[in-house]
Amino acid sequence: MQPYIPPSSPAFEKESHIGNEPASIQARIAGDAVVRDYENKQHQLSEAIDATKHLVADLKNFNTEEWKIRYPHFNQPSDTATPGVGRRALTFADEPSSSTNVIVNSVSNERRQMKRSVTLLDESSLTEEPASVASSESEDFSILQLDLNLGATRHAKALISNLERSSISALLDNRLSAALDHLNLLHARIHDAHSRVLVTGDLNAGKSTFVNALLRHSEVMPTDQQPLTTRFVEVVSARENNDVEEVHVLEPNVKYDPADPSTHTVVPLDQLEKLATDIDNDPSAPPLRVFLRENSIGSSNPSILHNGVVDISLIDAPGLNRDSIKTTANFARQEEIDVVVFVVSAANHFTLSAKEFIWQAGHEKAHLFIVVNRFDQIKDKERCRRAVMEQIKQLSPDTYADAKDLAHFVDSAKVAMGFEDSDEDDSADDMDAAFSYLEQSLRSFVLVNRAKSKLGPAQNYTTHLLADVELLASANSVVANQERDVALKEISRVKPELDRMKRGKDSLEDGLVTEEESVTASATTNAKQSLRAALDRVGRGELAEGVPVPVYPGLLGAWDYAHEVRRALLSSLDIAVRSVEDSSRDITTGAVKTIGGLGDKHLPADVERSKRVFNANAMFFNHSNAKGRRVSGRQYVGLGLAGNSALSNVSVSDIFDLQYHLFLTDSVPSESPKLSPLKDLIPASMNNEVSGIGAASLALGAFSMAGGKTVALRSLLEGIVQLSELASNPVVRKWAGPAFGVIVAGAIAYVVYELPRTIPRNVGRHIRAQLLVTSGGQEEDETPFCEAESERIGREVRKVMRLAAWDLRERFRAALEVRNEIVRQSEETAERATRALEWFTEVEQRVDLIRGQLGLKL
Ligand SMILES: Nc1nc2c(ncn2[C@@H]2O[C@H](COP(=O)(O)OP(=O)(O)OP(=O)(O)O)[C@@H](O)[C@H]2O)c(=O)[nH]1
Repeated sequence: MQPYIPPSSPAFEKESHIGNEPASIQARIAGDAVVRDYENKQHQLSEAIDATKHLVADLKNFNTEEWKIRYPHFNQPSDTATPGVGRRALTFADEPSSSTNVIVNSVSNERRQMKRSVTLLDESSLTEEPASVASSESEDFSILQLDLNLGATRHAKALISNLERSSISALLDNRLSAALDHLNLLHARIHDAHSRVLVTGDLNAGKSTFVNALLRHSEVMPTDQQPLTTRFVEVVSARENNDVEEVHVLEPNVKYDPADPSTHTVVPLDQLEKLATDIDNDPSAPPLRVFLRENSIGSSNPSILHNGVVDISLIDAPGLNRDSIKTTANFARQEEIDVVVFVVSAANHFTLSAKEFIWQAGHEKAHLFIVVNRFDQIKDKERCRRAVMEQIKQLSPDTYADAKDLAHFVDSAKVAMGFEDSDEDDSADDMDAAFSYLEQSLRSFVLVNRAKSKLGPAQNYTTHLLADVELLASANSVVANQERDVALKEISRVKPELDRMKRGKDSLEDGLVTEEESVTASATTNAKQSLRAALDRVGRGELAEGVPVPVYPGLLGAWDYAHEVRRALLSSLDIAVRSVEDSSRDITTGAVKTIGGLGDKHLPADVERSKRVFNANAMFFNHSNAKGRRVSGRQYVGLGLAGNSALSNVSVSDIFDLQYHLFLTDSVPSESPKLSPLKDLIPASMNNEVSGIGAASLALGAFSMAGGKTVALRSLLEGIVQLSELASNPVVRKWAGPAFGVIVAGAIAYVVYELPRTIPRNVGRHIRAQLLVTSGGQEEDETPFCEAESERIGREVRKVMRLAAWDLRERFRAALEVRNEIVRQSEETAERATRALEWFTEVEQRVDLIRGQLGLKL
């Protein structure tokens, strides 16, 4: 701080204003310290702003690329039984319905910087009050507050609630961009080397003279005994105008640019007096801008226009009167005005206008720099000083409190006049000590004020922004933590199940294939064996149980009888087929259950099982051929052999099988198909009507029967040959005729008598023989009946098995896929949440670090 020079100090009292080296040197040293201090703070703040910019930019990137940052609201917990200090219900704008109980911790340090954090509420420690303070301030965002600006801002929270997570994140992105822009602005502002000092005061108080004294010029600003200045005049260093001294007359409502002549009119410096004192001037017009060279100033004691850190411009204002108070107060309120210097005449003290101005301007600029001028004209200086100080105490307590630096009693005219004839080298030495002290104090005050006016807002904004970033990071850490926990829990729930399914996949596949193959093979084999046995029974003329035995109507009905027998035998085969189908159904039903068991073994418990109910009755059901064949509730397709015209047609050989007896010695049906290719043995013509050959066959057949049960025709013919040989014998020839007649008659009688028994055997044999080479279907098919049927049954069983297996496979595949996806997504979420958590923790650390840099006392 500047050294305090007590009012009684000789330096102050000294009438001579020329040089008091110790005081001016001390003031200068103090001023240098302020400059250094300012530079340090500026540097530190600049670094903190830079670091904050990086942090916000990183946060912005993180929000768009990695993690949609969520916007928290902190509400009073609904369960108010144990509210606890800082206990809040944390909800998020995009998901207002779900809330988490948290503790909002908020701790202010000695620099009144608030550190905020959000932690999950540990229900077990509810009895212990957390050592935190939760005010509404600690839960509210100041910079990153989302404002939808949809008119009714009071309801902004409700409106935000309806937005999607991505919309919130986009809104936040906008806020972060705006914050970055503002940080850039603040950064530029704290490095802005310009500072404006407004010199105002009563009419004729000596403002222009004081400005001249500061400028080390005797007559830059026009002075006179009477009120003179009618327009604001801003004096800046000519270095800002290529070292050219001139006046720029600014145009109202045009953005001034010194390099652009269209924005102002250039007037020579010697015209300044005329311009500044023109009584027609509009006091609200922009200030005249005067560029002044510092050629008359020694480098050892530069004017206030340039003091190494900031370039100060001095603004001489018109004297205050009723009309100009408002204009000047408005001018003083401008953000660019760092310091208001109020010049008061020592003789007049504070006039009403002065008091009114100070009241108005005092609100904006708490500290006023007060110059009591024309102090030389006061005889009783101490009395004057006391009176003025008393007034200052009333008008500006802040200034009074710091009066040693902010209230100065000087003689500006003498200082200003001192430059008139002096040469450069002596000017500094000739400075009045009090004025010199004033000057140093003013410099320091400008810097101190700049620290407040320029560094302060930057510090304040950055501090609040950091607190917001910290709150966001902390609330999002809670989310990330929860998301990670949920994801990890989900992984630990689903992963073992997934692994088990993966391990069991091959075994399930093997099981399904094996089951399908074995069941199909078993049904096929079973069918083949059963049908073969049934066919053999039919071959022997045996009917199946339950098939009524046709009644033999007598010789005349032999043909119909053969037909009935054929139908009965074919029905027996049909029954056999049905029985085989039934057993295949049973086998298949068992196998479908086995597949269900495989499902239970391999599918996770929560996977829905097949709702298909296996209906065994639907097997072997042919829609195109299903009309009206219903047996005991089942739709039988079977073969319908009895209705098959190719099989049910009776032939002569069904009654008298001449060929069979001609070529076979054994009436037992042979297994060998080559011996009984029926179609080779029976001429086509015999299939329909009884022809001549048919009649002959019938006779021969009858004859063959007469010779014994199983006498072959060949033996008979051989016998006939022997008989013809015997015929050469006259005795034989005599008896041959009657004997032959007897034999034939006997044979015929026998054959007729045996017909009810021989017809079933003949028919059965023929059916068997036919079905050993064809399938018995309507269309001619070379596949033997048993093979064709067992294959058909096998196919049907396989079809059912495939369907059941497909269903299970699909369920298994879908369940596996779902679990794979859950695990993949959960792993992704866990990884993302972990990264976010680390990132948010890092943000909190970075905020702490920057906060340290920001903790400046300005
Ligand atoms: N003795 C003495 N005279 C001074 C002092 N300061 C200013 N004067 C004289 O007072 C008169 C008015 O000074 P100005 O500087 O014109 O006053 P002002 O406040 O700028 O006047 P307006 O801008 O017209 O209101 C001039 O004649 C100055 O010489 C001072 O400290 N001591």
